[in-house]
Amino acid sequence: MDSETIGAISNGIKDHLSVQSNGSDSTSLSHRQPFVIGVAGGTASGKTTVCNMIISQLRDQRVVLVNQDSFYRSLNEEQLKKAHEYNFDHPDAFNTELLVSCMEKLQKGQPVRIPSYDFKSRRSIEPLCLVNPSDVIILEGILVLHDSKVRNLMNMKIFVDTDSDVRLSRRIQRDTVERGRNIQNVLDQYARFVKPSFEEFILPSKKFADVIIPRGGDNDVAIDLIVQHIRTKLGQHDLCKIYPNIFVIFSTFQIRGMHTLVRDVKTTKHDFVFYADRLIRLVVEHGLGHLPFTEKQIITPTGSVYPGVVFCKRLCGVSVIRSGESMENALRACCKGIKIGKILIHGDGNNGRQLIYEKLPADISSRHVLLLDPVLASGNSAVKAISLLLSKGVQETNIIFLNLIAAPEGIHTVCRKFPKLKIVTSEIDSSLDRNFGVIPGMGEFGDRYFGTD
Ligand SMILES: Nc1ncnc2c1ncn2[C@@H]1O[C@H](COP(=O)(O)OP(=O)(O)O)[C@@H](O)[C@H]1O
Ligand SMILES: Nc1ccn([C@@H]2O[C@H](COP(=O)(O)O)[C@@H](O)[C@H]2O)c(=O)n1
Ligand SMILES: [Mg+2]
Repeated sequence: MDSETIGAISNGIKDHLSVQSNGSDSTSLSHRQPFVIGVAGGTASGKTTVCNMIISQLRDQRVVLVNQDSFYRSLNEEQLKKAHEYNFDHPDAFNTELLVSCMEKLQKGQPVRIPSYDFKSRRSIEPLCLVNPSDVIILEGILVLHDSKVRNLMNMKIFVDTDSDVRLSRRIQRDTVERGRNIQNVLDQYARFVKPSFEEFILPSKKFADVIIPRGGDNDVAIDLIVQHIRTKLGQHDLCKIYPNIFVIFSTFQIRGMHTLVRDVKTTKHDFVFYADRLIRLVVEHGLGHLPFTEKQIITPTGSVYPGVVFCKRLCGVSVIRSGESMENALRACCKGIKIGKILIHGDGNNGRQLIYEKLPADISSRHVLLLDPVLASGNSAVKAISLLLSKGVQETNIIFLNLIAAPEGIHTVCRKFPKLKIVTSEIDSSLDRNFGVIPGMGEFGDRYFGTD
């Protein structure tokens, strides 16, 4: 965990949002699946309010909200008579198996019928609510971060952190107005069940959150950041659906923080190189994950069998001069003694591209090739470079093209022409400008990296 970087990301927004890494950072996201966000927090912390704000700011049909409340178990006649003795804040109050199975169906792209819960009668009521699959699914509820089976469904976990006194006063107000309770009922239930369960089950689940939102719906800055993050995911989602050969490394606030630094026009050369190198290393590692492997069992010092794998050996790098050379060190650091060829292509914008220079391993046709260029803009240089590799006998399926940012135009151009290669990138940008520069982009990468700007 790079505490300096976390500091850099949250610096200036620390009153609004707390971002933490709990290991889900490095998880690779399959973009054929919906992006699932879990929103937990104590009662009346503002979970529903935050989710509604996110959805209304997205103004996007492709987001659906699933409420954990819908999965409350109905009370039977006996339990109803003693409802004030029932703990609605205990994990057992929910039908978690049903929740998980509904979420799994949604993740597979199937519509589901979800129960409706009536807080007044304390029962599930008809009709079941039809929920259609969507690009983003928000799952909200007091205990959605408690159970590991539920947590494991999520790509992003949020905890809404609101002061307990504020929550109690809002709960009294809400439950007397909307849930048919009187003040005494609310206070008794709060002292007997709500507060102890918050301390035993809900508060400990905060450690699983990737993002903690202090002050709930009052925290516009945090909600804006989350909405931007989801928008990025939705934008990428479309291209990833069209082209199954594009892979975007899982976006986390850690990665967004590095992108913020390398994209910032005010960032010094020293910092640009430092954070670009970190991003490059992530992209290279992710790209290597797409290489074939062979299985190999080994014995550990404890005498146990470990069912392992062996790295692919027949590979090489090819950098597109000059920016691509910035990626060579990361590749060398990951693959000891790797051969790296070079290609120099001339031509700007949408003009034709000319091959000026090439020096490639003689046996390149029998190797997997990691093609290195940090920015995929119009895709014209990439097409020229890939065509050269193919003319040397490299199999299209054996090419993995690695970049830091990719414009949709470049992705369309490369993926249409070469549907069998893979592109691995860390972010997909919005567009190209009139001069074929990537927007928002990061400027002229080579000049910023090598200090010639
Ligand atoms: N920032 C806020 N300021 C004032 N009232 C709020 C705020 N956020 C939520 N509320 C109110 O507090 C109550 C609980 O909020 P809600 O979003 O339903 O919380 P949760 O879903 O976490 O239980 C609701 O009546 C809501 O209108
Ligand atoms: N029949 C029920 C069911 C639940 N509760 C309370 O609802 C709270 C969860 O909903 P929030 O919107 O506040 O997150 C939970 O604390 C339960 O105590 C209830 O009172 N009656
Ligand atoms: Mg709620």
